[in-house]
Amino acid sequence: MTVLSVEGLSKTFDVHVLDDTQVVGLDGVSFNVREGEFLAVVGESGSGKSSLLKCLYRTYDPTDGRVVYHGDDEVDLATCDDRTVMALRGTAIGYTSQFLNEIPRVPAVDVVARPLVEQGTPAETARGRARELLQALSVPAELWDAYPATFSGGERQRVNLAQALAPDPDLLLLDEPTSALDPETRREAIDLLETALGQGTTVIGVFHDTDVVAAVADRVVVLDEGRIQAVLPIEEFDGEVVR
Ligand SMILES: Nc1ncnc2c1ncn2[C@@H]1O[C@H](COP(=O)(O)OP(=O)(O)OP(=O)(O)O)[C@@H](O)[C@H]1O
Repeated sequence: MTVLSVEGLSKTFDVHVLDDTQVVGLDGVSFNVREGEFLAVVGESGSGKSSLLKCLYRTYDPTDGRVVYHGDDEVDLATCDDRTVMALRGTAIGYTSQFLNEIPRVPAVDVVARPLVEQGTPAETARGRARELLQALSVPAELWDAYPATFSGGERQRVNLAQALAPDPDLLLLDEPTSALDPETRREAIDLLETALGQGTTVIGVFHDTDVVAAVADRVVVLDEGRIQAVLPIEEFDGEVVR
């Protein structure tokens, strides 16, 4: 079953500081994603990987094209109203970048539990799930009740990934979520992603590391200057365009 159909997606930026010069982020990008599939997005720096994920999550308003999400109802994420976008975020569609969104004076366990609590899960149940994820990503237990503001880059990234996984979204958009992790914790992150995939989560992810792409991806979308250069099964991907 197709979860997401991306059709002719384009994003042009008006850069005011450059006398309103137009910068092309994406140009006519089309692909489909199947339920339970892991699609990796690769390409050189500036090829449009982050812009693509931000358009799919509607952090950016696409300039043109359709992003049809086949959930309970069919929704065009490129044009639907903000209320529909907000309703889909969390339970249906999750997003995480490589940087943790700081929430001042909120302990790590509550940062991870927050999306669940916002959906109505009782706080203690949500914290239980948060602790499981923090444990699985080897965040030291003594940090669970501390504030992430003082954490290392890798610790923060693990809190970030745990937060994205906590609500078990149907579609997970990941923008370099493992860039600061050492090989061991990266392996743990891959294990958690594989568990999520096994439970039917669909993932679209940008990864810096070829080993992560090779370990988890089913197919690879190769972007070049905002356009799709190729969509390949993982067996045919040689890893060369991962920056
Ligand atoms: N908010 C923005 N305003 C103006 N231009 C932007 C904006 N976001 C992205 N761009 C431009 O769009 C193009 C694609 O950028 P994008 O960040 O999507 O690339 P990327 O493949 O994710 O790069 P990297 O691997 O370096 O993170 C670049 O030319 C970039 O300068």
